[in-house]
Amino acid sequence: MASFRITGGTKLSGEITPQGAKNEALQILCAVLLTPEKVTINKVPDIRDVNKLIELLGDLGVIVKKLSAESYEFTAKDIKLDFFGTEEYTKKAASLRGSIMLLGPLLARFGKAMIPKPGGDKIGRRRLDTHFIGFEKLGAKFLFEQKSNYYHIDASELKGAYIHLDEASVTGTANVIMAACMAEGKTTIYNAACEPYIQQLCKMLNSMGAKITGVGSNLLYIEGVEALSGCEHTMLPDMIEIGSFIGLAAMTKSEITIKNVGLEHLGIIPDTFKRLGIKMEFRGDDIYIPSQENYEIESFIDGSIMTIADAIWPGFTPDLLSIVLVVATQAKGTVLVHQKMFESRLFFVDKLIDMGAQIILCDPHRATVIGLDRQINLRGISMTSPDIRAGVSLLIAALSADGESTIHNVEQIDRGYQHIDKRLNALGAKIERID
Ligand SMILES: CC(=O)N[C@H]1[C@@H](OP(=O)(O)OP(=O)(O)OC[C@H]2O[C@@H](n3ccc(=O)[nH]c3=O)[C@H](O)[C@@H]2O)O[C@H](CO)[C@@H](O)[C@@H]1O
Ligand SMILES: C=C(OP(=O)(O)O)C(=O)O
Repeated sequence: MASFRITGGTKLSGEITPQGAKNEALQILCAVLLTPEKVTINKVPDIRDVNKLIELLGDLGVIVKKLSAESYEFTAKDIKLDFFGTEEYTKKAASLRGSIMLLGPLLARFGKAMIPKPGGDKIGRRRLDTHFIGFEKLGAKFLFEQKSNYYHIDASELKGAYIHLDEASVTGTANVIMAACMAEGKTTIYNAACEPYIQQLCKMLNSMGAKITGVGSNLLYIEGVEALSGCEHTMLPDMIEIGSFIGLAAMTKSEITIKNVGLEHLGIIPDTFKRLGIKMEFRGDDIYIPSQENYEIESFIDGSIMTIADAIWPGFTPDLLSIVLVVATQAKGTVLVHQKMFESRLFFVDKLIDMGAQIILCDPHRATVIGLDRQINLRGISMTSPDIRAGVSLLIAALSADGESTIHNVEQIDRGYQHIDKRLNALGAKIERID
C-alpha cells in the first residue's frame, strides 16, 4: 500500500489541465468491442482503473496500440472468448467497477458474456439489477452463480424492446445502450441516465453507425443496425477532477487556473461551488479561481440553512459531494450535505473531525458542516483513504492543514486521478509518495 506524506499550509498557484474523464473512459473503452474495425481514442487518462481495463481488453484479444501519451488505437477483431472464467479474468475483472460494461458489447457481438461481481468503491450497496433486467428485456437469459460470484448472460439473438429502467443507473444505461445498438428492431430506453459520459458514448456509437436519438435526455430511441464500424473519439475533460480542483483552490487559498474545462458540459457543478462562496471567473474555456482568504456559504432565499444534495444528471453528481463537504469545513456558515445515493460514502468525516473540523454526522446519508471560517486551521494526522473521492477530499484537507499528514492506501486515489502528486507538486504542493 502506497502512502502520501503531505506538508500542509502552502498556497498553490499556476495552471492545471484536467485529465480525460474516468467514468467516460470506462464506457468508451468497453465500446471498442462492438466493432472488428480500428477505433482511435484520444485523451485517455493514465489512471489505475483505465489502465486495468485496457489490460483486460488486451487479454481478451483486442490489439492495443499506444499512439501517444493520451491516444490509443484498439482493434477488437479476434476476441478470445475462452479467456472468460479464467483465474486471471476473474481477478482483473473483479477489481474495477467499469468491467461490468464489457457485458453489453460482448452480448451484442458474440451473444454471450460473463463477469465476476465487479469492484469499485465500497460506498454502500451497488446493485446491478438495472443492467440485467435491461438485458433480459432485449431477450437475453441471465444467471447468477452464487458459488463463483459470476454473472452469466446469453442470447442467441437480441430483439429491440421498450425498456423502462427501474433506476437511472449510469453504467446500467451504458450497458443497455451498447447491447441494443445491434439488436433487431427498435429499442426505447426510458428513465435513462444522461450524464455527459452517456452523451459521449452515444456520440461515439453514432459515429460508428449506430442510430441513437434523444441523446442528452432520459428517453432514448435506438434503431438496431447490422454492424458498427471504426471511429475516432476524444474524451471530455474529467468534470469530477475539475470540481476537485475548484475545491482544492478554495480550501488552500490558492490562485489556480483550470485549463480547457469543457464548460458547457459541467452542468450545475460551478454554480454549486459558487453557493459555498467560492469565487471563479470563466475565461474562455478556462476557470480562474482567485486566492480567497474567506468564503461564505449562501443560505436559501428564505434564510434557511443551505442543503447540497446529489441527484441524477442534470443534478449534482454524488462524486463531488465529499469535495463539497471538505471545502465547507473552512467556509463561513453552515451546510447540510445530503448524499442520497450511497449509504456509506460519508463515513470518512470521522477523519476530518480528528483534524479539527466541526461536523455532525446526522445519519449515514447526511452530515451538517459548521464552517470554521479559518478561525482554526485543520491539523495534520495519519489516515487511510477509504474510497476515491474521500481520498482526494482528505488530500485537500491535508494540503490546507497545519503540519504533516499521512494518507495510506492512495491506490484508491490513483484509481481516478492521474499522477496527482506530481501535478499538484508542480503548483507548489508538498506531497511525497512513499511506496
Ligand atoms: C464507473 C462509473 O461510471 N461510476 C459512476 C456510476 O456508478 P454506477 O453506474 O455503478 O452507479 P448507478 O448510477 O448505478 O447508481 C449509483 C447508486 O445510486 C442509486 N441510485 C441510482 C439512480 C437513481 O435514480 N436512484 C438511486 O438511488 C443506485 O441504487 C446505486 O446505489 O454512477 C455513480 C452515480 O452517479 C457514480 O457515483 C460513479 O462514479
Ligand atoms: C464511485 C466512483 O467510482 P467507481 O464507480 O469506479 O467505484 C467514482 O468515480 O467516484
